[in-house]
Amino acid sequence: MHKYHCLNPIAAVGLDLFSDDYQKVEDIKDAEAVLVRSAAMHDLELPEGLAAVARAGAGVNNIPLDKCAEKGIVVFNTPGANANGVKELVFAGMLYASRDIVGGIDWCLANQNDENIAKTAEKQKKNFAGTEISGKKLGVIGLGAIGVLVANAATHMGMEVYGYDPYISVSAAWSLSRSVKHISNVEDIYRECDYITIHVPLLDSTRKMIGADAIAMMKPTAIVLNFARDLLVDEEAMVDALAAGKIKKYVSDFPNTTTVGAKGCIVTPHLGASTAESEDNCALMAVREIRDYLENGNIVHSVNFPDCSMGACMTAGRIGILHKNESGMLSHFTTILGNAGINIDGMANKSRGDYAYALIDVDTNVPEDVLAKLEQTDGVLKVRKVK
Ligand SMILES: NC(=O)C1=CN([C@@H]2O[C@H](COP(=O)(O)OP(=O)(O)OC[C@H]3O[C@@H](n4cnc5c(N)ncnc54)[C@H](O)[C@@H]3O)[C@@H](O)[C@H]2O)C=CC1
Ligand SMILES: O=C(O)CCC(=O)C(=O)O
Repeated sequence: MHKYHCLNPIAAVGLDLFSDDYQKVEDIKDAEAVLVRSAAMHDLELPEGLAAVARAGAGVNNIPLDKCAEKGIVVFNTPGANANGVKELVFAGMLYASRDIVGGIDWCLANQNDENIAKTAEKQKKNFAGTEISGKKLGVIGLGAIGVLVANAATHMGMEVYGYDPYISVSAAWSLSRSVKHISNVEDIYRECDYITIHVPLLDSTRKMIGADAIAMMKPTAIVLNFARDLLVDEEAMVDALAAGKIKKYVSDFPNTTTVGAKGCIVTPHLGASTAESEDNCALMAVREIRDYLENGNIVHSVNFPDCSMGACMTAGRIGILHKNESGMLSHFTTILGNAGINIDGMANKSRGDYAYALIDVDTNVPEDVLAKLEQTDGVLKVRKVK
């Protein structure tokens, strides 16, 4: 019986994919797999038996990836599964920032008992007028699952779109509209764009990527949208620039004491992926990843180990070995198995940075003492007997 624990509510359509061989447990200590959305895992004690963590979403800055790797815990995310939900909210953000929709709604509510509200509204509506997004320049920083959707949709809204991503994947590049102008110096976006939207992961290299210098380059009419992570932006500098009228609006999906209530800030409570469709997509993908890993040893969409897949096991046994990406590891494994008289039928070994994964199909059951020898090999993080 495999045991899993949910650190956040996970959509039922995903959890329903777990077969009768799976049991949900209330205590993470008992879990072999954990499903999580935004819950912070950095200070959590990770149980010895934990084999996999699936982030039902894209950002993994809430998970200690290296600590997990060192403990032989494979962390997955669900790339692209919530991208459309975020894309749609980015457009809502652009519209909210361009026209005083919130002010207009608040005015209507405040005047709900006025019998002449229709007539008064016609006089008052000039106070809530705004500008259109068609014909304006949009800069998209980060052209991954979300950035590409935003950029492409914006071209259909009549915007002139600039795209910046020095690390763009081949598949994202294929998906990007030819109308999007390729920008190689992000400063061109800061200087020229009316709307600037950021869609990069939070990493040490991207922290405060939009800093005071970048903000100083922007037009006084610029609108900055942040549906990625608050720490990507120097928000103190942003709030100061807004107060001084140096830029127009900052739309953020990450409430904190710096931005909520500050002049020119429009803040939503991390709603980007909070749609039925995104929650279902993420849950389905996360559960499939966990099942494929626990049942077949396959790693697909990991963020701390390499992807490595050999389909379903058709031989007598299969073992998965999470190990350091160091020379000589494979020869240790083959020697230990060979000395035990175990023939290798098939094998894959993939690496990613400091870590690697070997998946080995064998012609017989691998006994406990052989597994123990593999586990005791220097550089081995965890050995799993899949079958
Ligand atoms: N508000 C919300 O509810 C949600 C927020 N997010 C956030 O959005 C981020 C992006 O999500 P996806 O598009 O799905 O991720 P993704 O991994 O598909 O795309 C990220 C892109 O950023 C690019 N990138 C990395 N460093 C860069 C840099 N220095 N400059 C320019 N581009 C850079 C990468 O090459 C990649 O193409 C997530 O990491 C997460 O933090 C994601 C989903 C929901
Ligand atoms: O699960 C959520 O609502 C958060 C989504 C998110 O921020 C992400 O996928 O990176």
